[in-house]
Amino acid sequence: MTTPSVDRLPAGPASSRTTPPPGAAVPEEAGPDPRLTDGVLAGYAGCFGCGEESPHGLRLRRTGHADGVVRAEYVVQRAHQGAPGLAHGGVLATAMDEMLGWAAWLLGRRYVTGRLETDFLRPVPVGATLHLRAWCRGVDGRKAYLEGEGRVGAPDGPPAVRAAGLFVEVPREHFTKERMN
Ligand SMILES: CCCCCCCCCCCCCCCC(=O)SCCNC(=O)CCNC(=O)[C@H](O)C(C)(C)COP(=O)(O)OP(=O)(O)OC[C@H]1O[C@@H](n2cnc3c(N)ncnc32)[C@H](O)[C@@H]1OP(=O)(O)O
Repeated sequence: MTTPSVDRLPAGPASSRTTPPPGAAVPEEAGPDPRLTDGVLAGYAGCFGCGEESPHGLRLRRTGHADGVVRAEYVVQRAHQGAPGLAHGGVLATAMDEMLGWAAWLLGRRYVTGRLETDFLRPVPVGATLHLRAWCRGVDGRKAYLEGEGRVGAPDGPPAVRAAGLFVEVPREHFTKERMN
């Protein structure tokens, strides 16, 4: 069991559905296992969150992971606006979905988002860099409980977004079926 050595946020967005039950352990980080990603999902260029071939995608750039925490940067583009000059909330939620997903897959199993909860704490301007991080709070059977945050301008900048999510482990066929449809 690992305990990520990061400062935890005093209060997160987690509801009862995204809070691990008592006793849910955080497994050792084991992945991503290349046998699970098939070389297709890992670094998938068409991914809206991180792919380089997604024209208006977020293009999240991973900056590393250690002690169970995955980190990335995201520069808000004009195509991501909601109000003039400000990031759309759904785009910020997408960034958090991607981050929590990465943290889940680092556990060495295949996961999809079942539930995503987001707090929007301050507006994020176009051109700003959001410094993102995510970690696992516990695993209970097929269910993994993740949390994350995004800070404006610097890793210790003001928090702009927080998220909690429940991810569900799925078999390989989940993605094969999706690609063939
Ligand atoms: C450095 C790192 C490199 C990494 C390199 C790897 C590359 C890869 C990275 C990918 C990063 C992607 C980041 C984006 C991730 C997406 O955005 S994934 C796309 C969005 N999500 C989806 O499309 C999922 C759609 N939903 C489904 O397919 C199905 O509903 C699910 C989620 C698989 C669950 O269906 P199921 O398999 O039939 O399971 P089911 O029995 O319904 O539920 C299982 C358990 O979960 C619970 N559950 C299910 N849904 C919910 C819910 N919404 N709320 C609460 N509980 C729920 C159930 O209650 C049940 O609990 P128990 O009864 O076991 O206690």
